[in-house]
Amino acid sequence: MRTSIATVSLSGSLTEKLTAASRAGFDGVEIFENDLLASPLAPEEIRARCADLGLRIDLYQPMRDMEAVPADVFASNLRRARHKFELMSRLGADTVLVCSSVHPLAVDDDALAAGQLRELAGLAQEFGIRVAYEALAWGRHVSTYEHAWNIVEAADHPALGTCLDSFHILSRGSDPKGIEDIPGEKIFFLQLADAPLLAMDVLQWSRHYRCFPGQGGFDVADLVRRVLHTGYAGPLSLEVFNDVYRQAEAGPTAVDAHRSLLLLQETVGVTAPPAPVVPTGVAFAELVTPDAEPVASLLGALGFTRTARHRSKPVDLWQQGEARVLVNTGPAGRRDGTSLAAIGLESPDPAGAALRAEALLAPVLPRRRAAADAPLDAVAAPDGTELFFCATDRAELPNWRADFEDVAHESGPGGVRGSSGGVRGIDHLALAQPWHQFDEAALFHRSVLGLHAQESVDVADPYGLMRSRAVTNADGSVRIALSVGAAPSDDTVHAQHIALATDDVVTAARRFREAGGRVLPIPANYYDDLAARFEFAEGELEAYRELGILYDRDAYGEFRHCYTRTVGRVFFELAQRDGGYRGYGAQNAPVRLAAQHTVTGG
Ligand SMILES: O=C(O)c1ccc(O)c(O)c1
Ligand SMILES: [Mg+2]
Repeated sequence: MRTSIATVSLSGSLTEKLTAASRAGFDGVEIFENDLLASPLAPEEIRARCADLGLRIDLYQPMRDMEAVPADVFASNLRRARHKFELMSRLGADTVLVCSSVHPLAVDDDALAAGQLRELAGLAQEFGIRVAYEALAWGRHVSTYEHAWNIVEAADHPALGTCLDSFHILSRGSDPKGIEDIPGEKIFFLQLADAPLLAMDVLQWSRHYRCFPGQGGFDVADLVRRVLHTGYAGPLSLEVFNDVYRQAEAGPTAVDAHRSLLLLQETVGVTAPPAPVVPTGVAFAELVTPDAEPVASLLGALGFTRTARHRSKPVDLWQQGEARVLVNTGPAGRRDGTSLAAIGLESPDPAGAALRAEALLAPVLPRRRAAADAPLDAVAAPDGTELFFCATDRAELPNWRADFEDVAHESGPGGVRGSSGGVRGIDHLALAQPWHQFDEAALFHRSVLGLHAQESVDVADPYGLMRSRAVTNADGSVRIALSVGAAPSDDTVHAQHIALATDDVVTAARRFREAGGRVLPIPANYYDDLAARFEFAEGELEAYRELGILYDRDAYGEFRHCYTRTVGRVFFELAQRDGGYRGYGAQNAPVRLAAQHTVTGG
């Protein structure tokens, strides 16, 4: 289907918005009146620019307070409409949106509304223009799509139809089933937006919190299925008023937006892109650092062994159990300090995973970095993290491990694969997102990788608020915790971490300490609170208190975890997950964040 986006959904000048929409692959735009008024370009120039960019102007909007008004007001409305229709002719736009009146003099009189809309449509017809009448959820007398359609039906004019907007319909809790009773050819336009489920004034909700389909709590796909059932053949058009997207760069927002429509079309069954190839495990986490020493000593204390070195690059492989950490001292680390730059994901079909990623607009990275390297399929996540699709030790496929040469090392108890620090593998990876890319990141991991997104949780930080949302595969062997801070400058909120899975966090923490590691100290008040909330076995709480171990419990099981100090942007967590615990210790995160502020900020 054709895809379109309202210029109000993107940041910048009209020209920037149009360029971003075109680059992201949209077929058309809704020109929002304010964007045109503020543009130095003449309507003819905008028309030409759109044509050059391969964009159709699918809609001009909005026209307000048109109908159900006293005769003198309506007369001046018609005068205003004539001006706008002339403008639309210059633009080459053939459909105008009229949203239901909020005029203080508007009356609750459907016959009057229908009569005036018929007259307006008659005028529009002279210009070859169609009028699409939309019920605003906060319209003075018309606030539901059924009501707007009844008026359109009564007006009975070929140049008058209705515009459906998923936000207005779903925010009011209207049943979208009734959409199927509207003839498809009378649905002149379809605007799509999702929104988080919030209990607030619907106008404020609409103007500030709309998001792209799949990023909120509405069942937009169900609504679209019903609209398609009517035979509607117009574009799927995004109209998202959102405070974050107003500020964020238009280019990435437009890509995020288009990705949401690609996923939506797949969900409703009108397209069949390459299926997602869900990752089955974490092959490695790669740190880049200007100085390997602090990272090496931390990994050593955690019980990791440096087992191999990359054949052509300054990259070491550190291993313990199934946990593999690459330490890269190449150019990227010198630029950014120590950070988590890449994740290797075990993939049943790396090439298929890359095809899926490409179809969903993920930037595909070059397969081969150096002549001798194994050609690996990789893409960049919105925050720039490189995701490698790996087939570790599968003979028929390129193997990242083959780029590494074993180095002499002392194997701990159980050999290289043994876990001298009690670490079994990687429990999860936590990635701090840029403040404006949180919703985009969740949609990216869901649509590109086929991961499931859990509920978003809010976590108090001493100097702000952190939001966190995990994306996982079905068996929990891939867990990525995405977080975002409210304060863009907050370093603790921006830290990333690697959580290491252990079956016995008390022993692992003790070994770490004995090996010279320093656990993040946790205040005594926290343990007094734990004692009040839970009953522990003899000596258990004392061990947690001594070792800085935090405790949580959910309906499924228990979680015990502690943290290392931070190197650059990165720290480690030792995590013991028992009995099917599903969370990430969010309950403890405020205490952890405060403790990290204390350590870094004094
Ligand atoms: O918030 C508004 O005023 C507004 C305007 C036009 C629309 O299509 C809409 O859904 C909302
Ligand atoms: Mg709308």
